[in-house]
Amino acid sequence: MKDLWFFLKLFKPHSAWLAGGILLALLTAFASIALLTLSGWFISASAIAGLVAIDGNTLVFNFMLPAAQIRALAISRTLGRYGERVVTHEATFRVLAGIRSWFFQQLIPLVPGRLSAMRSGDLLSRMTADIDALDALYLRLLAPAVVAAIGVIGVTVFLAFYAPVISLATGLMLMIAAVWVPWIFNRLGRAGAEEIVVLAANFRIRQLDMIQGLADLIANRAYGRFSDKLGQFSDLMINIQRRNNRLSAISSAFTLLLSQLTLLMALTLAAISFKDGLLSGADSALVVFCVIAAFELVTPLPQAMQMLAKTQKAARRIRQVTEMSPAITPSTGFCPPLPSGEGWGEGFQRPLPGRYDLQLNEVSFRYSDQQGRVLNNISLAIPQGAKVAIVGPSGSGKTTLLQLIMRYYDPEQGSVLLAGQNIRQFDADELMSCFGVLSQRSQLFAATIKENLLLAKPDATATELNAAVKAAGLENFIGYLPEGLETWVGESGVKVSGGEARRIALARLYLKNAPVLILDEPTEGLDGDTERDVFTALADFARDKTVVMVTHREAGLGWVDVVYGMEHGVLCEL
Ligand SMILES: Nc1ncnc2c1ncn2[C@@H]1O[C@H](COP(=O)(O)OP(=O)(O)OP(=O)(O)O)[C@@H](O)[C@H]1O
Repeated sequence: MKDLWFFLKLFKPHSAWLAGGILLALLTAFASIALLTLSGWFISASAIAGLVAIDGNTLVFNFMLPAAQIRALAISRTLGRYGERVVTHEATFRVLAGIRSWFFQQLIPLVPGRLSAMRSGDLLSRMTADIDALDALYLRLLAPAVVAAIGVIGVTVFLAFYAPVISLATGLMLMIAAVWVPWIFNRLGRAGAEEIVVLAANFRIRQLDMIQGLADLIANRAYGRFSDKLGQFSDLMINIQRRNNRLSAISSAFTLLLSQLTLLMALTLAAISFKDGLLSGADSALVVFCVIAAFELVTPLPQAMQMLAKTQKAARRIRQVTEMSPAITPSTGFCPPLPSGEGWGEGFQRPLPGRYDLQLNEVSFRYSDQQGRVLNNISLAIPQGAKVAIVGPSGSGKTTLLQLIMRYYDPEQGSVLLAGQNIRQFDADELMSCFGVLSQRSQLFAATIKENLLLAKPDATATELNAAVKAAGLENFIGYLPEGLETWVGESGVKVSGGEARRIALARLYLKNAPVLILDEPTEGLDGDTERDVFTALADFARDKTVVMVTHREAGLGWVDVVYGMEHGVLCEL
């Protein structure tokens, strides 16, 4: 419940819409019950008046007023139902939109250190299906529960004016249907409802894996085996869903049984009251019809409570992500006062120094307590403008070192300095403005070439764009494309070759024009000619910049000042 309370607090900014929806649902429920009750009374009273007239007696019976009231209630019910749907859905969309932007805000400090450890399908599932599942919290749980609670009290009080015994018995049965039955079915359905959330998320992860790796699956003739497994998974989900649906059907049947028993009881008690002269004939019908209509209030509750477990599980899964602690501790900004007397103190961050000498002091790092050290006591000085290459076997910790320089993670021991100041003192986002990154997997987005370039500098002019394109050696390629820079690169850049994608990333690096270049195997996967071109372009571009490059390629070592070797997280100059 703690998780649901948490999300209910996020509903607060939309409370006017939410309250409006509940009010309309209440009015509709009231109109619906009143319509059936009044109609029952009206038909019976008219019949009785007719019988009295047949007997030759005179009776004054006003048909006009109840007929008009019935019309008014019927119109109110229809309009109320329409309004309720519009307002409750608007409220839900607003709440979900609010939760989505809150969720994105929570993700920002987790990128990239923490989120890189999560599977993208899992994260996607939490962002979409789990947040969507929260719509039930208001639509299927909160609103019907409030309407049922107020409605049951209202009906019981109303009935008490006509027949206190029937009112008491009906109130009791309604309470059983509104509280006890949903509670029982919540207990019975909890495991299945939770299971289906987890299975559906895993199913999505596997589907995404399959789509992304389709070419490899076909090449390894593993597609059939993979899709069979997915089929088995789907069968498992269908079985659990079938069990859940069966439980839903039983809960509906149970509520129906209760309503019929209550009706039988109300009929019997009304007949006795009529015989004893405590109720008129028409009022007996009124009471019985009111009892029939009242069960509409509680019918959705057992299924809603069965859904509660699903909603709770989804809420927990969302919070598991947002409760992750960031990989880096937020900058405290603590800084002793400067000799001039000026100081920042707690809560402030130092402005970037304007110089770009990098230094690592006895840096050690591990990804988690369960893992061994990936970097061991590394000390390295890279003066502004120096070009450094790091070589070493796979898994020796080269990429990790680059990530520590950019503060994706904080070292376990030691410190990383920029112009002599610990990088923890700078705002992490501002710090990133110092770095231009080119890696073996620079991401291209499903957008045009131009949009991919503008990512680095949204306000770049056409001249700047053309200069970057030219410097990255993309001029000919773009010249041949009918749509030029407006060409769509497809999802993850599938419509361009590896070399072209790397050049687009290179042009992005030019546009950002950061003072420190972090290059992580920038030519991996490229042919010899392209590799030479990329290195030549990089050497030219990086002339006055600080460069830290990881590479396996001999060709990349010609333009750097120092080459270091890395083995088992230990660095030595070669
Ligand atoms: N996010 C992570 N969580 C846990 N362990 C990780 C993570 N990233 C890397 N590692 C581990 O840290 C070690 C160093 O990885 P790193 O990527 O730094 O090596 P590398 O030298 O760059 O390798 P390569 O040349 O293959 O890219 C490896 O054993 C790797 O499995």
